[in-house]
Amino acid sequence: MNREEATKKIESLRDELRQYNYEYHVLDRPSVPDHVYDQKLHELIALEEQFPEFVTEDSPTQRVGGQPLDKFEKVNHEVPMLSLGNAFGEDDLRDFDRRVRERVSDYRYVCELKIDGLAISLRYEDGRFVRGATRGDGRTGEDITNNLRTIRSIPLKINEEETIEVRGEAFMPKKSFLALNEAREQNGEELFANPRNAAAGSLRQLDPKIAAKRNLDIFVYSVGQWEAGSISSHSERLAYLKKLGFKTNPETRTFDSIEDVIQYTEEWTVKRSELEYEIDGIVIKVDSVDQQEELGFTAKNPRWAIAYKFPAEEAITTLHDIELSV
Ligand SMILES: CC(C)(CNC(=O)c1ccc(Oc2ccccc2)cc1)c1ccc2c(N)nc(N)nc2n1
Repeated sequence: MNREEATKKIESLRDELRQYNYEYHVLDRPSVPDHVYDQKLHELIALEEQFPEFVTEDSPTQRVGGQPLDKFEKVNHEVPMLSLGNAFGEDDLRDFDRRVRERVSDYRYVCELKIDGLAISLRYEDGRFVRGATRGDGRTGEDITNNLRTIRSIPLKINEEETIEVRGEAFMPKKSFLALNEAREQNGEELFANPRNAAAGSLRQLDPKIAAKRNLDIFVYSVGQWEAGSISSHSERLAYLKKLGFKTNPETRTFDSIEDVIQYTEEWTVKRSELEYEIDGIVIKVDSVDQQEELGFTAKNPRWAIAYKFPAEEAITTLHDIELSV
């Protein structure tokens, strides 16, 4: 095969593998069996070995790249990654709604499951993943790009040649957490206390080959810096992120009243054990960006968003026992 043919073949294999990876890890709906993916990947690996000058960092072969680091570089978040105020019950949610209603009218809420993982930022330049970082203290995080590249649901190339910074939650699915602790117990290693610690521990590994084995996943939920950004609501922003090829959470809903929001939190308080990942609450946001700007921020948190936190698990078990004993 000459260089001309090799370039074409490499490009078409990359597009094919990106599509297969997207179907499997983002849509959870593979269109080809694993052995087809593996065969095409090995074909691409062989071609890139034959023509190393054609290797690009967004190639599907570059997922587990990079040598182990001796430390993490610092990253400054131009747009800070803010934290949320908490609500611990329906009265707190009604208070939140009253504060919103004092400043805006004719508003609606978006409710998202609050994934119990690690907040991260993903930077893309001209549509290519160039840097990933932890939230850190909200203004300064750690550069964990090589580890994040190993997460298959993070696209190395998005569907628009945009320069955009996306935020989300990296997490370890419950099954992967149990399997990992099983293996660590067999090897006499210290166990992780919960999936959140296991995800954090995996992403703070200096060797990406270890992170690559931890079967981490991600849901994206917001945008930081964005050159082309001009979207009027949070729900539209989430739809756009999905269109770009990111994994967004399918349980997100929009409601017109805080009563509907309260019902949604009650549903998930009991339903969360059915999920393949842990959640520690529900995030509620005023949907309109204009209304978010009218509401602004307190010293610490946006006034237009709040995190409803579930009561501690054992509390649910105790209540359950009480109900059963009645
Ligand atoms: C709402 C926000 C706090 C993100 N938003 C921001 O971080 C943010 C940051 C600067 C903003 O505007 C500024 C720009 C420049 C300077 C100061 C503020 C606006 C929002 C947040 C935090 C945690 C979340 C979580 N765990 N799960 C979900 N599903 N959503 C979440 N959403």
